[in-house]
Amino acid sequence: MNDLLFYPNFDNVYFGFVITDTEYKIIEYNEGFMYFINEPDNNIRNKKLTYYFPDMDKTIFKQYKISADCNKDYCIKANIINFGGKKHYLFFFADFSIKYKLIDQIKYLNEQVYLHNEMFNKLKDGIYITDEKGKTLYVNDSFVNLSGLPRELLVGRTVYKLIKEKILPNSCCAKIINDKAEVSTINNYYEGQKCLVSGSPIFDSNNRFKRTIAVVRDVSELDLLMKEIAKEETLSLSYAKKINTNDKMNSDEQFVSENKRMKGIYKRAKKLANFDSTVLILGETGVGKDFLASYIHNNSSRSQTGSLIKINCAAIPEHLLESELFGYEEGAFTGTQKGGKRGLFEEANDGTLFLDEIGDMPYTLQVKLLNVINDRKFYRLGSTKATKFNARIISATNANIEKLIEEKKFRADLYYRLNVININIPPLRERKEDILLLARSFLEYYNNKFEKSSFFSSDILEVFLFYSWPGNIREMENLIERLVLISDKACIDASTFQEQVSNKHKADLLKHKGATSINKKLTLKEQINMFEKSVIQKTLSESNTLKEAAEELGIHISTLVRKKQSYDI
Ligand SMILES: Nc1ncnc2c1ncn2[C@@H]1O[C@H](COP(=O)(O)OP(=O)(O)OP(=O)(O)O)[C@@H](O)[C@H]1O
Repeated sequence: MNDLLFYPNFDNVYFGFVITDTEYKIIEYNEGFMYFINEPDNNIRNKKLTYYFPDMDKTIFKQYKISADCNKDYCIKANIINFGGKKHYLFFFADFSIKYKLIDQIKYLNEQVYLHNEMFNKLKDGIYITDEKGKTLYVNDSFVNLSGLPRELLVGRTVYKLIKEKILPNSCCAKIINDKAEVSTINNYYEGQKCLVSGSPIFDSNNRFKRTIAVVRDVSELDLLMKEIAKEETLSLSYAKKINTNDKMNSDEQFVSENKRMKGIYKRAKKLANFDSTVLILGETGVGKDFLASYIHNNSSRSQTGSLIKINCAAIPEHLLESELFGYEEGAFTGTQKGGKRGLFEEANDGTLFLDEIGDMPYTLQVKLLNVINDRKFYRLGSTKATKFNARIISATNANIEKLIEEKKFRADLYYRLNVININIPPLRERKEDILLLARSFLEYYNNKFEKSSFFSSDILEVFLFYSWPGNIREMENLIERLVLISDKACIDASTFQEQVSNKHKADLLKHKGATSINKKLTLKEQINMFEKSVIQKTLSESNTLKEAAEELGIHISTLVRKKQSYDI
C-alpha cells in the first residue's frame, strides 16, 4: 500500500471506498469511488457492487487487481467489518495506473539523466556541481581527466573538506557559495594544466540558492598560444626595423605607451604619414626615434610603393658616405663594381629615406643633401645624368642641432629644410606610465626567447620607477635581457638590478630608495602619480630653486611647475 501514500486524502479521485452488505448492495461510498465506476448518476446506494464489477471474485477477500472497461488498473482490497451489529464488506479501490505513469516518468527521467551524463561526459570542459552546502554532487569525465582527481575522492564530499585536505585548494564552488554570485578563478591542476574555472550559483523557481556549477576549461594551450602571440608581437615590436620595414603596420598594436604625450605623438605621426613634408625627430638616445620613423613609413602609402631605407650618418665612414648615398657609375673611381652601383637615395625612391644621427652628417655633404631635397634629383658619382629623387625624408638626432649650428658644424639652411615637422620624443623618465608597461613587455619577450619564467618582485618595479633610464627604452631592453639571462632564481629583484646598473646610477637609486611602496589596491596610474608626487616633493625640498629641482629631475621647468600645480604641492 506504500504506493497509496501518493494520495493525499480519501476523497481523492484515485482512491475510493465502498461499504456493502453481504449481498454486495452498496450502503456507503465516497466520491473517489465514483471515479472507479464511471457512473454519471451520483446516487448509487442500494445498487449492487457486482453490477459494476461483474468479474469480481466474491469468494476471496484479498488484494487483487482487475482491469476495468475504461482501461484503468485497479487494486481492490476487501475487508469484512461489523457495521450496526451486522456483517458488512468494506472495499478499498486504488488506481494503479498512476503508478505506471510514474514508472514511465521515472524511466524517462533516468534516460534523461543518462543522456545528460553522456552529454556532460562528451564535453571537453570539466563540470563540477555541488549542492548549496558545498557537497559535491557531480563531476564529469573531463573534470576527472583535467584535475587528475578520481571521482570517488570528490563525489559526496564537501568542497570545504577538499580545500582543507588540499585536494581542491582553490575551489571555485566554495567561492560561489560565499558570494552567491558568478566567480572565475584560474586553477593549476596536476601536470601543470592551467584551467579557467567559471562558476555560477543555481537558484530554484522560488529563488532559493540550491546548487553551484563550475565549468573548468583547460587554457594551457590558449596560454601557450597567447605567449606565442605575445612573443611574436614583442619580436616584431623590438625588431621592427630589423625585420621587415616594408610590412604595412595596420594597427597601433606594436606601439607600447600609456603616456598621453606619446599617444599624441603617435596620433600626429599617423595623421602626417601621408604628407611628404620632411620630419625631424629629436630625442635622447634609445627613446624610439627609429621606431617612430618606421611607424610613419608603415602608415604611409609609400610603404606600398617603396622601402624605408635607413642611413646611419654616424656609422658610415665619411669617405664612403657620398658613394653610399648617391651611388656611382662604373669607372667613376678605381675599384668600382661592374655596372656601377645604386645609392641609398635611389633605393629609397618611392619610399622613405631615414637619415639617422643627422647631426653627424659631414658638413661637406650637408649642402649636397640640401640640393637633393630642393631639386628632387641627384647625380651618381661619375655621372652627368640626373636621377629623379622621390623619397620622403625623415631625419633624427639626439644631438642639440641648434648648438651644432652655432658651432658651425651643421648648416642652418639644411636644418630648416629638414625641420618642417618637428617631433620631440620625451625620455622614459618623463613618462613613468611606460616604464612598467615596457618592462613587462620586454620581460615576456625574453622569457619566451630564453624559455624562462622569470618575474619581477615588487621592489624591482619600484626601483624601475626611480631609475633615470639614461639609455631609455634601449637600455631597458638590454638590461631586462641581461637580467632574465643571469638571474638564477625566477624572481628578479631590486638587488639583481642594482648590480647591473653603473655606479653613477646606483647612487641615484640609493638616494631614492624607500621613497614609496607598492600599493596593490591602487591602479598603476594612481601609483605612478603617487610616486611622481613623492619624488617631486622630495626633490623640491632638497633644492634651492625650481630650476635646480627641474634639472635634478631632468625635466623642463615649465613641466615641473605644471606638475607642482596638478599635485597641489
Ligand atoms: N613605443 C615603443 N614601444 C615599444 N618599443 C619601443 C617603442 N619605442 C622604441 N621601442 C624600442 O626601443 C628600442 C630603441 O628604440 P629606437 O632604436 O627607435 O631608439 P632611437 O631613439 O632611434 O635610438 P638612437 O638614438 O640610439 O638611434 C628599440 O628596440 C625599439 O624597438
